[in-house]
Amino acid sequence: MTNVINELHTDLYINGEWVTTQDKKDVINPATGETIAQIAQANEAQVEEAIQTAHEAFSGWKALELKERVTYLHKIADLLEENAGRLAEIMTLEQGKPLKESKLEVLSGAESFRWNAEESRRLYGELIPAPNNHKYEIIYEPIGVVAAITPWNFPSGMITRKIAPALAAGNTIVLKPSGDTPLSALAIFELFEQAELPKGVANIVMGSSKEIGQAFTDSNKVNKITFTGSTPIGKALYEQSGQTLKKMSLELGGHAPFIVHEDADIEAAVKGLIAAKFRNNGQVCIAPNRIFVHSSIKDKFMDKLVPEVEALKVGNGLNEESDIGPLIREDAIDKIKQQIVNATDKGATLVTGGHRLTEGEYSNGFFIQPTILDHVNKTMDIFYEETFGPVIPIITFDTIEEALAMANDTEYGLASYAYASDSSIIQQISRTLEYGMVGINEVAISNPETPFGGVKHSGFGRENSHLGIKEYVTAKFVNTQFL
Ligand SMILES: NC(=O)c1ccc[n+]([C@@H]2O[C@H](COP(=O)([O-])OP(=O)(O)OC[C@H]3O[C@@H](n4cnc5c(N)ncnc54)[C@H](O)[C@@H]3O)[C@@H](O)[C@H]2O)c1
Ligand SMILES: N[C@@H](CC=O)C(=O)O
Repeated sequence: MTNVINELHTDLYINGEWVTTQDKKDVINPATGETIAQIAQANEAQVEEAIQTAHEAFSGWKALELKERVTYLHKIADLLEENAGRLAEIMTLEQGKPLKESKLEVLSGAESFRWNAEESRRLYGELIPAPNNHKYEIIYEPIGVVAAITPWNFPSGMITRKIAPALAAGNTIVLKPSGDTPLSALAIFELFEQAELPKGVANIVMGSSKEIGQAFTDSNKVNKITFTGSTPIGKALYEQSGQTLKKMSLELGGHAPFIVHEDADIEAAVKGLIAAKFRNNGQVCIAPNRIFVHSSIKDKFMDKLVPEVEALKVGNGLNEESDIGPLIREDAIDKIKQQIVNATDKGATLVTGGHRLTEGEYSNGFFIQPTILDHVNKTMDIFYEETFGPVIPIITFDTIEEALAMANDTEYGLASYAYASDSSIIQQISRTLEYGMVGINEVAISNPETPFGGVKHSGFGRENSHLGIKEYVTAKFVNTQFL
């Protein structure tokens, strides 16, 4: 175990106390296969206690002077910035991504706290024209206890972008992070403790996902579930929440198209594709997963793309020269290999990569080569299944209508991208794509200021932006008659 992890709390955090348990779960470093920590696993009573605690803390947190809440949130942002190097190392050890990506993610969390602290000052109500002697007003109020469930691919960012707006709006929180990457979450909760956040305002439980999820959805004391993860689990939570009628935000899977039109700036398109596809080794809900290239520019595009992909350095994320780390688990390698074999069996060409790396520095980790598949078509699993790995499937098209129809031919609707120059084509693309987010000649679509979220089976609700905090309030109508 390395020092940054040795020093970490590994217990539950309930009502401002670290609570130990008998039951523990190993956390594995995906670059080395080593066990780097053992984490407390909550029992049913402890999950209930966390919910109860958050419920009891709600009235005090909600009633706090706004400027006091804002001060807490800025303090947390300061602490995230001051500890960014240490938190980045913890993240890379448990998740594998290159250290520079981990650090950016921690810093983006600090931004989330600052952005939402300031947005909480702008949760303006509304006055509606009313009959004489009446006042019609809308007041935005916090919802209550928010239960958050987060995935492993962004072990810090997916947590901060939920907790920051929830707390900013005056709610309290119970978090269940991914069992694969709980250490970044625990490191953040240590900072909450240092910021002297009032007891019970933020609580963390780890343990059986199914049981904790059920406890959250069954509880009448939980008022909202905010979930980021796969589409099947999001749907299960939605169904489970029917009896207690939870407000929900579901940030689910994606299968982003990336269209390169005949008049695209090819160099910019390749640069954008490399950046978006290989960030976190393709384990990103907004990673481009189907690359539609106009037949007239296909050769030029491939001539630029292939050497760029072959130059990427795969390695332990702690090494500065690594561009790409490992995948999260053994089964993630199996899934990618199955997609590659299925595609090549059905006629795709393996242009580069395609194999697991097993020798020397790679021998105990979950490493796979960055891969390009050409001549991909709809008969192949990779056309419809979310990839979550470093594979670029190339599909050619002749008309923009054909590309857009293929791009929309998916149950997902999270992110989409296109490179083109003609303004009427750009307009056609951005209006026709059935996605929550469209990047045109740009892949940076995840910012504190801009709304993030999907349509169709990618879920609903928006994170970040001025809309993000609205997911954590309820609109109360007050009709006052002046007698
Ligand atoms: N739309 C977005 O913003 C976004 C962002 C990141 C990841 N994702 C999606 O997340 C997925 C990858 O993450 P993952 O593998 O951790 O997803 P996952 O759905 O397996 O797990 C997500 C979280 O849900 C928990 N969970 C699992 N089963 C549960 C159950 N029955 N009840 C309650 N909770 C349960 C997990 O422990 C984890 O904390 C991909 O599909 C990816 O696209 C979406
Ligand atoms: N954290 C990612 C989204 C999910 O995988 C981002 O904000 O880009």
